[in-house]
Amino acid sequence: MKIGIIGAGMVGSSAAYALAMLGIAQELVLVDHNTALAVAQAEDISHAVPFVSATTVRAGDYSALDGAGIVMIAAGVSQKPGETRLELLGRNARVFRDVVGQVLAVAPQAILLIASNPVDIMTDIATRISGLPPSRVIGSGTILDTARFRSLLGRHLGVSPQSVHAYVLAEHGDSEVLAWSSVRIGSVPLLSFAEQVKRPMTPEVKTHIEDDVRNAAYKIIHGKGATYYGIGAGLATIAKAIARDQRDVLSVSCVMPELAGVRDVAASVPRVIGRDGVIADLIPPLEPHEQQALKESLSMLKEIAVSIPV
Ligand SMILES: NC(=O)C1=CN([C@@H]2O[C@H](COP(=O)(O)OP(=O)(O)OC[C@H]3O[C@@H](n4cnc5c(N)ncnc54)[C@H](O)[C@@H]3O)[C@@H](O)[C@H]2O)C=CC1
Ligand SMILES: CC(=O)C(=O)O
Repeated sequence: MKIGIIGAGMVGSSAAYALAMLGIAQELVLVDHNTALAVAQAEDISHAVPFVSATTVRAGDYSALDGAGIVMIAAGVSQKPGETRLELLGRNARVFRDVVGQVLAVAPQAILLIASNPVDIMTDIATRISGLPPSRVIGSGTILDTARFRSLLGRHLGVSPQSVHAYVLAEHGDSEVLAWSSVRIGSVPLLSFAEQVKRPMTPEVKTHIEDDVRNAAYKIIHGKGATYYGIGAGLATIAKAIARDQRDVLSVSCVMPELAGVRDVAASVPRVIGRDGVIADLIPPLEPHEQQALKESLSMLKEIAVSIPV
């Protein structure tokens, strides 16, 4: 499969590198309005390829996306230290008005994979601009927050994060909802597992994990200016599920007709992902306070999304 990436900055190039390492695409095309950057990133990544795969990596203009099965959009501005994702909205909406039409003109069959922030609202905007069915416009959503949640739980419990079944729901941002009540380790509910391995989930431990998940991006941006390896691997994971029709369950964002009483809102829940994009939405059982937090996050996203014309 040919995979295009619009925006060859830190996120786009990290996704390209992860894709090249996994050998998922036959061809990767990097597009950026900074052509010199796209050319340099493609060349650098292509020098890693001989060690692991046979992917062709090149820079190109929009016409080079012809026939692409997936196009990722990681173009636009990113957060400065202390800035929220939502503060990027006006600038990145302008970028999407420039980019989405040009992508579809050459690759109308592509599934769009959105990374630019605020990713849920950018997914809503891309869905509206493109006119594609929502199942074919997928935002990375909380795939990264879910990875952070699993990593911290795994570390506390002394177990591989891949054996932690836990999801972050709703906004990829400050109002996100950690679905504690549905966490399983293997097949065992969280509190029972924690008791069995004698690593109790005290209120302090839960607060610490919750804070670290919600504020991870702020801390990393403060330390090194941007986050990119985590989301690069997340985007490659979504692309793999599509390219190989794996039907993986991933927490990603997509416009859904209704959730928690909020209509036509883009936000994350676990979803089955395969060749046609989103195949099914899976709503985990939630406790009343989690359901309320979900509703508040979705209502906020909806209110902002409807205020942005396309
Ligand atoms: N969804 C997620 O979990 C995450 C999302 N992000 C978001 O990803 C986006 C990209 O972040 P970085 O790669 O760190 O930024 P960056 O500044 O390194 O790269 C952005 C690239 O977009 C290009 N660009 C801007 N406007 C364009 C246009 N109209 N057409 C083509 N290319 C254009 C720029 O030339 C630049 O190379 C940001 O919005 C950031 O907030 C970042 C980390 C995680
Ligand atoms: C920047 C961002 O969205 C993240 O690392 O979560």
